[in-house]
Amino acid sequence: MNEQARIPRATAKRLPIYYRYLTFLEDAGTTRISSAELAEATKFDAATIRRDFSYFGALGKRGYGYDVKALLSFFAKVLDQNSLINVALIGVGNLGQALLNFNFHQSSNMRIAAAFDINEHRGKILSGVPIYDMSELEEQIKAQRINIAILTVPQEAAQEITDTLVAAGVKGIMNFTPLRVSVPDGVRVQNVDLTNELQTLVYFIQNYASITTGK
Ligand SMILES: NC(=O)c1ccc[n+]([C@@H]2O[C@H](COP(=O)([O-])OP(=O)(O)OC[C@H]3O[C@@H](n4cnc5c(N)ncnc54)[C@H](O)[C@@H]3O)[C@@H](O)[C@H]2O)c1
Repeated sequence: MNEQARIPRATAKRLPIYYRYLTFLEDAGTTRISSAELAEATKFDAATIRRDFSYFGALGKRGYGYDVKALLSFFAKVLDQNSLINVALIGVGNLGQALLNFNFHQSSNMRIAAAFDINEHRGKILSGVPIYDMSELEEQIKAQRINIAILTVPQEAAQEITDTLVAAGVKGIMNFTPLRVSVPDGVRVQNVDLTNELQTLVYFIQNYASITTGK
């Protein structure tokens, strides 16, 4: 079954947020929720949520809302939340160490399972994650069946490392470096630029102040 192929990308991106919130609800013993309550918690508007959920079939009932357990088990299937996804991190510097500290494990099914560098951290364990020498990259990626990597190296090293990752079988790269790396078809790169994000926020605050404040 491959539901994700039929779900629009924007909806798919919201799924982990729905999933996280529904997990909180289930832990708190809540059995059902309305789209308005979900909207309040997730900050997506209720119409968006209803449309998103409509892609998953008629799960909501008028006057009843959504069954938390049913939604969760459906999302778990789509997100494959039940299995842990191992991710590699390349570059254990300032940003890399911050991500290692955070890891993703508590709030999702992903975790950094292996990190790589050429610096003095090689051979150590930081935040519970073993740091390997770059010479072990290919072997570890294959052995741990890792197909997603986070790139936090200086931009000069980014393309060469990307090529090595792709050769080792990596299919997705979260790229924090400013370089727009080239990858072959079938490999996806997600560029993350915090400056951009902040700039977008500044733009919205300056241009849509009345909307965001509601005044
Ligand atoms: N996208 C963002 O929002 C954002 C924010 C901060 C930093 N960055 C970028 O992230 C990257 C890392 O930033 P930082 O501040 O952590 O830098 P840093 O210098 O602290 O860390 C870089 C790490 O990469 C390692 N490294 C260097 N060459 C390597 C190679 N060939 N193979 C493996 N490891 C290698 C270094 O030993 C070091 O540990 C930079 O490209 C920076 O521009 C992006």
